[in-house]
Amino acid sequence: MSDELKRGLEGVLVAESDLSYVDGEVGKLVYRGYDIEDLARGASYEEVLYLLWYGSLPTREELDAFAAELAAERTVDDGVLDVVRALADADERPMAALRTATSMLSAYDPDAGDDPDEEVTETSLRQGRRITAKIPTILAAFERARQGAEPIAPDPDLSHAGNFLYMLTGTEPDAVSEETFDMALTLHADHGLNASTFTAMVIGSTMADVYSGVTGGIGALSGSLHGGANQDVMEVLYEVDESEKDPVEWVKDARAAGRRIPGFGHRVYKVKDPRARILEEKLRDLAESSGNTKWLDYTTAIEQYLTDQGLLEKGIAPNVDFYSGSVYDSMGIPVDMYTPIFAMSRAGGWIAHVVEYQEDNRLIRPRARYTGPVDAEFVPIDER
Ligand SMILES: CC(=O)SCCNC(=O)CCNC(=O)[C@H](O)C(C)(C)COP(=O)(O)OP(=O)(O)OC[C@H]1O[C@@H](n2cnc3c(N)ncnc32)[C@H](O)[C@@H]1OP(=O)(O)O
Ligand SMILES: O=C([O-])CC(=O)C(=O)O
Repeated sequence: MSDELKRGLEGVLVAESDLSYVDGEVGKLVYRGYDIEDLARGASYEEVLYLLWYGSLPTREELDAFAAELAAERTVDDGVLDVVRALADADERPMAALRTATSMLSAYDPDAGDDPDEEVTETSLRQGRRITAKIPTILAAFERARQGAEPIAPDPDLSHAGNFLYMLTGTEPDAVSEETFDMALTLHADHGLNASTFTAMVIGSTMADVYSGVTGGIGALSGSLHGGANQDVMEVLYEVDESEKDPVEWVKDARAAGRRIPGFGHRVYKVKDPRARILEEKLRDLAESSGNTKWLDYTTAIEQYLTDQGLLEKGIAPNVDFYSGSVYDSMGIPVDMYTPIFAMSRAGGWIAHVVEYQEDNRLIRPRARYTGPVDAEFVPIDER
């Protein structure tokens, strides 16, 4: 047994996976062999889900059947919606509200893992389909409850992306918004053993159900070092704007004050994240067509300054979170919904990893090097 300590589990291999591969040296990401560029531009989120869950890209018939199955699961029970309203009234943060509501979904699952003859993979995929279909409904209902509005019922004829935007706003999205949002979902669907996926896997490795794994994944994703960074980036952009400073002056001052710049740096990528490249291009298109280039100008100025300061040479480059917020902002989505949107997509990856791991399961249980005393003398409470 090795006693070498790997802080943050850096570089430690804990499993084999066919799901996604991240080459951090060249900035390449593939899902089951397919380059993220091709999937982002050519495949819908539903196709990507199918690929991750079932192992191959679907035929048209397979996709239609799968999309219909997902769409049929979108409705969320009133018991959960009541809690969603209560959470909105209590001013809960959206990621915490999503965590609570997702956990609660299992109470309304008509057959949550109680068939002893069903293979674990079947149970996990069935539950996974339900969770993935219902997360957008929960999030849209939460956002509307915050605005004092009633939830909008899902429309089974719309895509996963289009239906979410419809439930959020009450209007069917135009083709550009739907495609942009669908692309964002595809880009965020999976990414090796990132912290939230690993969290879901650890939970799955105890043979706990997928509701538990996804709930844990949401908790892990919410932090500012992980998915929470997309909101932080947008808040930085607002801060720059309010400061009325030039973005370069702002970032100089922030670095001088010892601040980390959210949306930069990654455990695996030592070059620009390929997803950031795609989102930057998308932001450029949106900015050019709307004529509002403010966020594009700020982000590119900050990126250029940090690059000139040698951050890139140290392997600290823009990650996916650096550009996603500006894209969502240009679609009018509130800033604290950005990380929940990440969760909406990543649920697919969490479920795929739990299912894959449970097929050849071994309990995940590492060790810590103990550094405390071993011979402390116990003193009863009244004598301390
Ligand atoms: C979807 C995602 O989860 S992508 C990541 C989203 N998170 C963020 O964008 C938050 C900002 N980034 C970070 O905090 C980090 O880069 C992380 C957490 C993503 C990766 O962290 P780690 O792999 O543990 O790297 P670590 O924190 O050890 O940093 C290594 C060095 O890079 C520096 N560094 C890392 N990120 C940044 C940053 N955003 N700005 C400035 N310096 C940075 C650190 O200060 C450290 O420098 P040092 O060695 O001189 O002390
Ligand atoms: O891989 C990681 O550590 C973080 C990340 O980019 C993701 O989860 O998408």
